[in-house]
Amino acid sequence: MATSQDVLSREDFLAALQALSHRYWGTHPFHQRMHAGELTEHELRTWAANRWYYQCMLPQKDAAIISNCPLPEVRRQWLDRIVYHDGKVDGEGGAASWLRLCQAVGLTREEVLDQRHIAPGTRFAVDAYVNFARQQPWIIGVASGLTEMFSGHLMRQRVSDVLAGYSWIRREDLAYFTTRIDKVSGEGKETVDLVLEHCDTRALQDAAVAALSFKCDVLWSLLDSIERAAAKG
Ligand SMILES: O=C(O)c1cc(C(=O)O)c2c(n1)C(=O)C(=O)c1cc(C(=O)O)[nH]c1-2
Repeated sequence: MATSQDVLSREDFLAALQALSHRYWGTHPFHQRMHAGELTEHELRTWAANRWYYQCMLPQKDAAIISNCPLPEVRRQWLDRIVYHDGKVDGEGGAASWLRLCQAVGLTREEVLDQRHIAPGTRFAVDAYVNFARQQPWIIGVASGLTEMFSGHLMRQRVSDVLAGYSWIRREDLAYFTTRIDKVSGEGKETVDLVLEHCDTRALQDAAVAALSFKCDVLWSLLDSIERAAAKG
């Protein structure tokens, strides 16, 4: 007789992870308004400036996973994510592309870099994600990044909807997303494979599902914070 402690098959474990897709930030009202072309320039600027904090902290989150991981082959693989965001040299990489997007929506480099627009809730949500990766077993930190399974579709939709809805934003301004879409299709599969392989007890499988649920909360809270900060004007 199957009990709640039985290890799930790969298929059932993957299905339990994918079942969280309805909690992903694609359905957040702020994203829905962005996609409908309804955001004001101020709202777009608040979004870009606040999300900068997420972009900044991702390499520290990934470094925390590496520091907790005893497996050289995984550390080697994961290191690529840090280089992806930070670039090999200053002015390259995901962070630099995000800065270009910030400038395209009308922010100066200075006001993004000095973080003056970052709302308390943004810091709180993003810091919670980094602390989670610091404190959890490495594979559970990896599992929290599985929201990326859901992100390719959303980013593709975002590029076409933003180009359709905001005539002053050009395709090259969205290079962060067009580059990321290609990257995420490969990385996303790698991450799923790691989690399916290394979460080999029911306790780890349950912890991975809980980690993905936690990450959906982080992203949702981030948009709640952005929406509120933008409404204050
Ligand atoms: O624009 C998006 O909707 C979106 C979502 C996510 C995500 O689902 O966490 C990431 C990204 N973008 C992204 O660009 C990115 O580099 C990234 C890294 C991670 C992560 O958890 O390690 N998520 C995401």
